[in-house]
Amino acid sequence: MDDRPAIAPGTEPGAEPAPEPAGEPVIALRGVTATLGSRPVLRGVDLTVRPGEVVALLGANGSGKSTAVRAVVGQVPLTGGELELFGRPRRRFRDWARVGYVPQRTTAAGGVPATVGEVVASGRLARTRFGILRKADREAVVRALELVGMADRIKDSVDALSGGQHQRVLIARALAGEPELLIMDEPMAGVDLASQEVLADALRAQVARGATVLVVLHELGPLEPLIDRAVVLRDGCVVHDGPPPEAVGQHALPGHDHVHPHAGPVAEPIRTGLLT
Ligand SMILES: Nc1ncnc2c1ncn2[C@@H]1O[C@H](COP(=O)(O)OP(=O)(O)OP(=O)(O)O)[C@@H](O)[C@H]1O
Repeated sequence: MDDRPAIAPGTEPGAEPAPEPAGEPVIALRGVTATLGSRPVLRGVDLTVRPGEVVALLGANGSGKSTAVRAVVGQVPLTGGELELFGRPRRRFRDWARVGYVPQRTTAAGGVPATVGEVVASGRLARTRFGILRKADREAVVRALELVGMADRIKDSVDALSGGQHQRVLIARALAGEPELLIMDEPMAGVDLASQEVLADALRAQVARGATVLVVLHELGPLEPLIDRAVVLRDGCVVHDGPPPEAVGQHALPGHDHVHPHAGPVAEPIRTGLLT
């Protein structure tokens, strides 16, 4: 067996390694493991997201997608492996103003009623000094609400919103801090079609300004044109890391649901309920 170290194309032994094409990773997971209860949910996940990339994290229910992004934002402790944010080990990372996070939507309502403006302003706090919102912060809140088409609802109670509008507000909260990295867990789940289009436009604007995005998705849907790369989890392991799966590729992926509309001879790639 040839046990010489592998040499990247274009490098000579002893030469400096070629610089990474797209800069230092914004997110880097290496061999990450995590356990919830007694269940190993992440079982050696490698995942790299580089500046300006839009990466979709896909996989069947229970494959560990939410756990992976919750690990990235510090809500799930690791049992092994390494996790870095902006080149720093996560446990030493403090610069949370650089990160916008949209958690998986829950149906649980309640708590103290807040206005749309208050909820979105809470996403700006990490950018403020001592939590005091200045004019620039208030303008950022309005801008974020404009991006999701909700600026006219700024004074309304969030209790008065539909599910899709509520989700738009949660995304505006993440955008209000003008984060370099946006992490979203199933932002389109349970969202009406009109809101999905608005959210896709909002995300397009973030990508255009150079934001890096990691988005957990059930299926690519309206975000598909924005996705650079897809990482597919199965039982807590990465089983695909590359181009977003298309019709043919889906067959090769575990969890493919085999629900197809009948396609014509020059049909578009089939997007089914991806990997559910
Ligand atoms: N607090 C917990 N204690 C024990 N097991 C948990 C806990 N939270 C989640 N799990 C289990 O961990 C596994 C992975 O869950 P996770 O939510 O990360 O999956 P997912 O890929 O995001 O799925 P979904 O699409 O359903 O959100 C599931 O089997 C889930 O039941």
